[in-house]
Amino acid sequence: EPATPTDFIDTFAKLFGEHKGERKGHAKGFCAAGEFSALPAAKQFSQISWLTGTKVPVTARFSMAGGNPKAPENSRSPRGLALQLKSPNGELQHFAMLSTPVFGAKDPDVFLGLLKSSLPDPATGKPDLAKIQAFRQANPSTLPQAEYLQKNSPPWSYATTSYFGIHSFFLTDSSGVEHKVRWQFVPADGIKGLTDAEIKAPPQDFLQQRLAQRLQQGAIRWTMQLVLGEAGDSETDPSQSWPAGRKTLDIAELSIQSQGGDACTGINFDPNVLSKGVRASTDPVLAMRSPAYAISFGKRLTGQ
Ligand code: HEM
Repeated sequence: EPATPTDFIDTFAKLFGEHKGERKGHAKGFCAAGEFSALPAAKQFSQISWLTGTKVPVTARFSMAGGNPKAPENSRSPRGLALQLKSPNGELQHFAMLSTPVFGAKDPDVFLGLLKSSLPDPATGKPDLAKIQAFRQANPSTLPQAEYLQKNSPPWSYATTSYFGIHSFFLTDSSGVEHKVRWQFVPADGIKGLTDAEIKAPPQDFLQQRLAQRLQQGAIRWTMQLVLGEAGDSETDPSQSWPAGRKTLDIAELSIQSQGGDACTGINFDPNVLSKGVRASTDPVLAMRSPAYAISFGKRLTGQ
C-alpha cells in the first residue's frame, strides 16, 4: 500500500500525541514579517514577479520540526522557515524550508516507514532503537539527513542558520528557457551552532527570545541563492544533495524585520504555491506535501 496523506497525519498523532488546533508538523513556531528584494542576478528571470526588482512583502514563520508544540530547542532536529511572498500583481510564492540541505527519505513510502519504525514499542512504551537502526540500514536514503544533523550542531539562533528548499524546481528565464534549480537562504549573521554544553543542557526555550533580541539591532538578512543543476543531478530525490561546486547565483535578499503576532496563522505554507515562471519537479515528497498540509490546515482551523 503506498503511503497516503492521511497516513502521515495519523502517524504524527501517534508519534507526537494529539495537539488540538496545532499544526501536525512543525507545531512549535512563531510568525515574523519582512521583505524580499531581488539582486542584480535576478534580471535574467524577469518573468518571475518577485524577481522583477520591486520589494515584495513577506509573511514568515520560524519553526521546530515535528508535531510537538513544546519541542526542546537544543534537539538535533531540523529547524523550519516558511515564507509567503505577495507580489504587487497579486501572485503568491511560498517557500517552506529546512535547516538541512537534504530531506530524511527519498520518497513518501520510506519517510512513512521511518516514522513508523520510530513509534513506541507497545511492550515498553519507548521507541525500539534497534528497529529504527535496522530500518535505516535497509533504507540508506534515511542516512544523509541524519548524518548532517549529527555533524552540525543545532542553530544557536534562527538567524544563524541557512535554510534549504531541498526539492528541485524549474525557473523560466527571460528568454523562456527553463533551468533546474534548488534554492537556499544563507544568513548574513553567519552560521553559529549551539555548543556541546548547550546541547546537553536541559530542554530550553530560547529561539524566539534570541530572535527578538537580535531584531532590536535591526533587520536580519539572508541571501537567496539559486544552485543551478546539471544533467544527472537528481530532480526527484530530496534525500540526495547535488555535487559540491555547482554554479550558484545570489538572486535575492530576504530581510526579516519583526516577529510575533498571528499574521502567519491563517496561512497554509503549501510549498506548491508557486508564481508564474516557477514549476515544481516531480519529486514525490514535494507532491505529498500539498494534501498532507491541507489536512493539517483544515484540522487546526477547526480545533482538531
Ligand atoms: C512527505 C513529507 C512531509 C510531510 C508529510 C510533511 C507534513 C507537514 C505538515 C502536516 C505540516 C503542518 C502544515 C500546517 O498545518 O500548516 C508541515 C509543516 C512544515 N513542513 Fe513539512 N512535511 C513533509 C516534508 C517536508 C519537507 C521536505 C520540508 C522542507 C523542504 C518541510 C518543511 C516544513 C515546514 C517549514 C513546515 C512549517 C510550515 C509553517 O510554519 O506553517 N516538510 N509539514
